[in-house]
Amino acid sequence: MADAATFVFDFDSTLVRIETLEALADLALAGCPDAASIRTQIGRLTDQAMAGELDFGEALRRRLALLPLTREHVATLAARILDEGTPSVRRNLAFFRDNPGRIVIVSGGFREIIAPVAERLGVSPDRVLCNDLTYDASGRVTGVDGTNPLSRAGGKAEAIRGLNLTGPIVMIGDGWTDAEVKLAGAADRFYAFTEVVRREPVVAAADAEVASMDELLHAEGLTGRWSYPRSRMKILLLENVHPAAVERLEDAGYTVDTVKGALDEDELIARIRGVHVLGVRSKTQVSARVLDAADRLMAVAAFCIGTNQIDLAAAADRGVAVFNAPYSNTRSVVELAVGVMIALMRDVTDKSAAMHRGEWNKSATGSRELRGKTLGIVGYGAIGSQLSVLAESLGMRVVFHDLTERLALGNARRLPSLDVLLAESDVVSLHVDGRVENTAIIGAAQLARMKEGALLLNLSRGHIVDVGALSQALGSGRIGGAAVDVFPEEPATNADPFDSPLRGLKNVILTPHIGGSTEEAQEAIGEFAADRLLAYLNRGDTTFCVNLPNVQLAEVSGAHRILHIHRNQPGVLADLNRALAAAGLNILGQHLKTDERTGYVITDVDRDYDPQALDGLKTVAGTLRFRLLY
Ligand SMILES: NC(=O)C1=CN([C@@H]2O[C@H](COP(=O)(O)OP(=O)(O)OC[C@H]3O[C@@H](n4cnc5c(N)ncnc54)[C@H](O)[C@@H]3O)[C@@H](O)[C@H]2O)C=CC1
Ligand SMILES: O=C(O)C(=O)COP(=O)(O)O
Repeated sequence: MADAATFVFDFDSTLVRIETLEALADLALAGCPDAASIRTQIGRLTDQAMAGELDFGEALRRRLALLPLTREHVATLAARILDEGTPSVRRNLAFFRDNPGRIVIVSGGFREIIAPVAERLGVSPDRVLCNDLTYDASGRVTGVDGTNPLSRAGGKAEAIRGLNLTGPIVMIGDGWTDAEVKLAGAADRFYAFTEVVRREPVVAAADAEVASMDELLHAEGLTGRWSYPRSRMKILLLENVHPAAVERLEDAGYTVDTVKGALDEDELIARIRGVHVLGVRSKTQVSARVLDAADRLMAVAAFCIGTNQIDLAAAADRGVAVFNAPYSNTRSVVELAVGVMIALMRDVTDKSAAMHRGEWNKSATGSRELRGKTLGIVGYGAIGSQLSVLAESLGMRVVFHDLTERLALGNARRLPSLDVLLAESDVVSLHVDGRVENTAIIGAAQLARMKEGALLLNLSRGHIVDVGALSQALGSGRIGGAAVDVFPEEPATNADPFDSPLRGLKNVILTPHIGGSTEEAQEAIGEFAADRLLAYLNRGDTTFCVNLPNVQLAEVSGAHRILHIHRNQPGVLADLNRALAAAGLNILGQHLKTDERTGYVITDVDRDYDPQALDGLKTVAGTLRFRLLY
């Protein structure tokens, strides 16, 4: 049988996320007046050596000569080096411990610092190739042992050859001296390791770039901490999603791309290939055509409340899970509704605009208090019901109409129909969702049923109201004023123009879809939606998923998890379990949840199985998507 490969790891910026010499410089230069300039010189020498522009031995000597470094400084760094492990190395300790005979560490760094890490990784001392510091009698560092090949240029290749390894040699590192190992013929493959630092010349000289240990293990066909390297999973976030989301997803190891504005269908189709997760807000239409162009898509997150911009059924039919953030901007919308209601009652915006033109028009005519007026809320969901509470606390009478049974809060009264509500209300506020059936539910006929001079608020979706009819009703004075935050056609970015028949009308407040646009709401949405995505990607949890059955799941531990999304048709679970049995898999736990369209089966199995046996599961009739997680 062919010998297994030996993995030769560089140390600085590979196994640990620091450059040892720079950390030692920080210790040695603490309190030194020239510290900044010495540090700059050392940093420059390190970069030059790593980029292959300066002889390694020469750079090392020059850097050590610049530092008042002592045995104590070295001991201090050695004592805390275990805290500096590179994140993906730390989560893949099992790989090192399971392969003690296949790991070598080679470094221009120093034995005292590397030894504790080697011990933690289970690498024996004779497989740690590095420099030995020399000290004078007072304990000050004088240099390194010059007989060691690692103190010289090209030393890594020479030191590795000295081990007389058999079988393929795989070199992994971030620096030019690591690339040189392969160039000198001492390694069969070289991976540029870029989790900590990415150097272009090194990447260019490599057989492949790996941004984490997970990617390395995946590339070498080995089992790592995760079933798939997260850094290879691409998340595309559109429409200026809050940085809190980007941070959370990147911290979890995923690769995130962002786009400031919305994309139209063709632009999105051009961008969607290779994307595993898409994040949008209210503007980007995720149509069946977009979903067809997506070759890797597992999930879509609406970083907002509404999901009418996403073809939920088409996504479910492709096994793509869709999430939203159902409550994070509720309060922001409600506060804006209260604000515009008061502003309309007092004609604040027109009066303010007149003042800016230099006109003083103090008058009470047509100005009214909210107190005692009737607010009619259409759609008594999260937003409508919260508005109900605030409006009552302001002294309004609240009536509402909803298609489904909703608990009336406070003294709010449920009305049997939209028409009854329209006839009773001084202010009508729309808070229905954007389903297609709600198109133009407020048109000329409904506006005609409203009280003379009543106010209309639309902070839900633009297509709910026939804006042509509204502009006529406002123009004739039949409707006393309106506040509109959402429009049938909205510009994709702030740079695009806006037009509407409602422009220029008296006592009409137009806002650019900012109901949910507060700093608090955007941050909360970013965190919430990112957490939902992570729960789905990392453990298969579909809590709050809007188009697949919701299953709440704990972290996978001590098992492998098989996630199977299928069309809801008879016999799928039986077929799946037959296939699991045929594959010799031992089931540790299983959940099944279905809705009328789709089924979701989660099966935790013993880790001890032949991975090829899983192929049979993908052929179970009705399978939409199959994923393995650990
Ligand atoms: N302007 C903005 O920036 C924002 C707008 N929104 C919009 O507000 C909508 C409502 O949000 P939530 O209250 O959180 O949603 P929700 O789903 O909790 O409530 C919607 C309610 O409307 C009811 N409904 C639907 N169609 C109806 C109809 N024709 N007649 C009567 N009731 C009907 C539903 O039964 C439900 O109770 C979102 O779907 C979204 O489109 C949400 C956040 C921000
Ligand atoms: O949450 C919603 O549904 C909204 O309408 C807010 O949309 P936005 O995130 O501002 O595009």
